[in-house]
Amino acid sequence: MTVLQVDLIEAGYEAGDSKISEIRFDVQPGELVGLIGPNGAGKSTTIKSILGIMQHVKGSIQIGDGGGSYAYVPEQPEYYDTMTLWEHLELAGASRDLSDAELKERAMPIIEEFGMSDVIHHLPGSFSKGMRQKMMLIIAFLLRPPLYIVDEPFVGLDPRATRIWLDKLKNERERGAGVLMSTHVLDTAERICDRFVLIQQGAVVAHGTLDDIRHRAALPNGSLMDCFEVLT
Ligand SMILES: Nc1ncnc2c1ncn2[C@@H]1O[C@H](COP(=O)(O)OP(=O)(O)OP(=O)(O)O)[C@@H](O)[C@H]1O
Repeated sequence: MTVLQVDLIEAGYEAGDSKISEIRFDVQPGELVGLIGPNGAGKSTTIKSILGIMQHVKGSIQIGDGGGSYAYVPEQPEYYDTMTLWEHLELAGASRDLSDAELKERAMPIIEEFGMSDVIHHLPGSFSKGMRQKMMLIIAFLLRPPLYIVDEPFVGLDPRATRIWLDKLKNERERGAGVLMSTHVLDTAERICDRFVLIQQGAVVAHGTLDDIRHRAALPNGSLMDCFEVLT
């Protein structure tokens, strides 16, 4: 079963002014697909279209078998000012009908791993940017969804948090979850993604494995960065 099927004909912020066109790709169970492109290429617009929050979208998005759920990790953490970290997790757990026991059993090890045990009853307003980002990741992992959509994950996280994040993501992929990740950090993307969707000016310029992209760029041994430069 495909976890995400994207068939966007066009999408934009105003009627008649499309910012992306003909963006088509899929994510299979266990796969990590990188959505790559320069500033303004249309990565966020593509993600917003997938999330169903763009106003003007032509095309179709299929998540899982139709009723599929996902966890979205935004680039800018989104949270409630008056709720503690633990209250956020309670809310997320309630949205998936987790019992208190299940919530504790799932959440505690993740909180521990991300080094957030000491601030579990603190408000996110008192957190650093990276800590807020960790809170978003903890919520996502708590849900164990079939699909993760992660927007630019590498900017705020320190090396240790990045490693924990990648390890946990690997476990989730082994469980069968698919991941769509947008990023500018090409050397990390090159190491971890199974496939890439390279976009520029709202359109796909190359799509496939690193070898496919190298072939397209005519750089048989090129890095993703080299290929990216040639293709964009
Ligand atoms: N809220 C908005 N209203 C109108 N146009 C927008 C809006 N957000 C983005 N755009 C335009 O849509 C196009 C694609 O932008 P998008 O934010 O999808 O790029 P991106 O690839 O995510 O870039 P970045 O790497 O800088 O985050 C750009 O031309 C941008 O100016």
